[in-house]
Formats: sequence, structure tokens, C-alpha cells
Amino acid sequence: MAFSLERASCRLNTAYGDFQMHGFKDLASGLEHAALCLGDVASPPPVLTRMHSECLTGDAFGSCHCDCGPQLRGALQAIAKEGRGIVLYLRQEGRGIGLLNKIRAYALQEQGADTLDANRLLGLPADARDYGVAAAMLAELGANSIRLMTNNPTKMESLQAHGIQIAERVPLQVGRNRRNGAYLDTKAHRMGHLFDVLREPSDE
Ligand SMILES: Nc1nc2c(ncn2[C@@H]2O[C@H](COP(=O)(O)OP(=O)(O)OP(=O)(O)O)[C@@H](O)[C@H]2O)c(=O)[nH]1
Ligand SMILES: [Zn+2]
Repeated sequence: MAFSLERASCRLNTAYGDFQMHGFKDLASGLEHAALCLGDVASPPPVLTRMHSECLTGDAFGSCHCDCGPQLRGALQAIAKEGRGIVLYLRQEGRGIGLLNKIRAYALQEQGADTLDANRLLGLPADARDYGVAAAMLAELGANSIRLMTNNPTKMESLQAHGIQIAERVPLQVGRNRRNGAYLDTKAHRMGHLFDVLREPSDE
């Protein structure tokens, strides 16, 4: 599917480094996504890239229920250290089910459901995300070959299916704490995520 994207760009100086920020509006869905770029991302070699799904609770509020906040900050730090890279910030809250449904899923998890079954109890897919727009954003940025920071093989397969070359998977295992261990284990055991060490020491 071809994506029609409206774009706006500015500099964004952050605690991690001075990025170029691009907003991309998907004219079909109306969703507004973001890309933070450091250095020249439009020419070889493959660009260190994080494709991050929105998590208001983890990214902004410091929730301990997941690993999203530490992953986002870890990715920005890794890109700053390398001096070159891209963070795509995709508006796919709750693995694509939206904020209210994610809150409903969290309420079910309070009663004992795991992250997968909670979505199913709501009659929703375990993962409703699509990465076509992310591939279109990368193509717009000229980054057709990337080193993807992820533990989720589906992200790699989907980007490849949309024409992006994955030169390398870079594991991003940060943020295990005493509250999210079961959630991370469910991702590893039931959702196919690649965790090298299931019991890493808490780093938060
Ligand atoms: N529905 C639902 N969404 C969640 C839950 N916990 C985190 N999320 C969302 O999950 C998304 C992040 O997906 P993850 O499965 O943590 O990781 P990933 O992005 O698939 O893989 P990585 O690249 O390795 O981080 C974000 O959109 C979060 O809002 C949950 O319990 N239920
Ligand atoms: Zn999260």
C-alpha cells in the first residue's frame, strides 16, 4: 500500500543530543507520527534505528508495568553515542488498540490476566500494529537499510516485507524491574520476543 504523507521539520535539541525532527501525517488515517534523526541518515552505512510504539504510561508517566520508557531512553542514548540514527515514534498506543482499551486491558491484568489474554478478553487482537507507515517514513528519510533496535522479530519481518533492509538486529533489553518481570516473560514465552537473558538484573 502506498502512503500519502504530509511532512513538517524542525530542529529538536534534547538532553540526549541535537536532533532533526520530522512530523509525518498519514493522510489516510489522520495519525501524526514522528521521526528524530541524528547525523546523515540518508546515505550508507545502515542506520541505527529504533521503531518505537507509543506508550503514554511508560514513555511519559514512568510506569513500571512495561519496559517502554527505558527502551526509548536507551535508544536515544545509543544513537547519541553513535552520533547517527533514527527514532521513529509511532502513534500505536497499546499495541494498536488505543489508550482506553489499553487501560481496560490493564484493569483485567490487575485481576490476573496476562498481557495477551487481557486483549483477547476484550475481543481485541493481541497485537494490532502495522508497520507500513514506518517503512514509508524510513523511505522518505532515505534510510532504506537499517540496524533495528528491537527484541520483536515481527517488526523486522514487517519492515522487510515493506522493502526496508534490516542489516542487523540490535537487542534492546533494558528496564526489567520487580513489577514487569511477568510481563516481559509473557512477551518472551507467548509473543515470540527475543530475550537473550530472561532474568537480567534490575537496572531501574
Ligand atoms: N494492549 C497492551 N499494550 C501494551 C501493554 N504493555 C505495553 N503495551 C504497548 O505495547 C507497545 C510496545 O510493545 P512491546 O510489546 O512492549 O514491545 P515491541 O515494541 O513489540 O518490541 P520491542 O521493539 O522489542 O520493544 C506500546 O504501544 C505499549 O503501549 C499491555 O499490557 N497491553
Ligand atoms: Zn509500555
